[in-house]
Amino acid sequence: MTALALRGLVKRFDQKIAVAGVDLDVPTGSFFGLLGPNGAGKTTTLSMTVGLLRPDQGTAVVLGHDVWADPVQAKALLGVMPDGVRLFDRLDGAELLAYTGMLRGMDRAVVDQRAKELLDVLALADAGRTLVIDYSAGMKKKIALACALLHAPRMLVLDEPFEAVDPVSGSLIRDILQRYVQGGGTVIFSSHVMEVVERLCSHVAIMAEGRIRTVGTLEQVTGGRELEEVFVEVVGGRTATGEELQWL
Ligand SMILES: Nc1ncnc2c1ncn2[C@@H]1O[C@H](COP(=O)(O)OP(=O)(O)OP(=O)(O)O)[C@@H](O)[C@H]1O
Repeated sequence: MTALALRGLVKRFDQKIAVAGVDLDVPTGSFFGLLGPNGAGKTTTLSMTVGLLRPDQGTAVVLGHDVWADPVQAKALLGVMPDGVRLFDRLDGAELLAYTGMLRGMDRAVVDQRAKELLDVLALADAGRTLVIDYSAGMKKKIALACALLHAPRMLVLDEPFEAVDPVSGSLIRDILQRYVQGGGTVIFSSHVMEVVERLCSHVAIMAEGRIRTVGTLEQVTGGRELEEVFVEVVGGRTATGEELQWL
């Protein structure tokens, strides 16, 4: 069964075509890595997938629910960590989780219990009453992940979850996500970190210039080669040698 089906997604910003017709099937229970160079259209695609950015054309269907035609049902199934982590950041961690739980219509006692566990597991309990706006970049990622997990969604959509997190937090997040997938959840995330994608993902897609260039299981895409090698080949590689900046 397909957890997420994207069909013909298109997004233009003035003259710029950011996403030029994306079709993608994310199987239920897969750990799916979305790769691509800067500006490839990953964030734009994921934003349309979760109902944050309206597509010019195309559809996104989460576990049978169209994100734009049936947003309440679809969003109840989704946990989202958006790009740039837009949070209500004048709250401390526990308050933000309590607020997120209220927005999700959750029982207060359940929220309190889960919030405590999430803050402990993600090593945010020590931050105490510190407002989220005063968190470090990595701490913001972690509290955003906690918010995405709070209602135990069936599918997680994460934009660069490993960016700015330290190695200890990174391995913690990997473990949490791996356990989530083992328990039947589905994850799609964008990343620039090839080692993480190689280690975690069952499936990968490589985007460039608004299109999916290659997609499949990790084995299908790499054919036993290094993912980085395949990535450079698929997206066209580098043209500058680094020797151009003679004045430097
Ligand atoms: N709000 C916007 N207004 C205008 N152009 C935009 C907007 N958002 C994205 N773009 C453009 O769309 C293209 C795709 O951007 P997007 O952020 O989706 O790429 P990305 O693959 O997530 O890149 P990165 O890896 O750098 O995060 C880029 O050319 C970008 O400049």
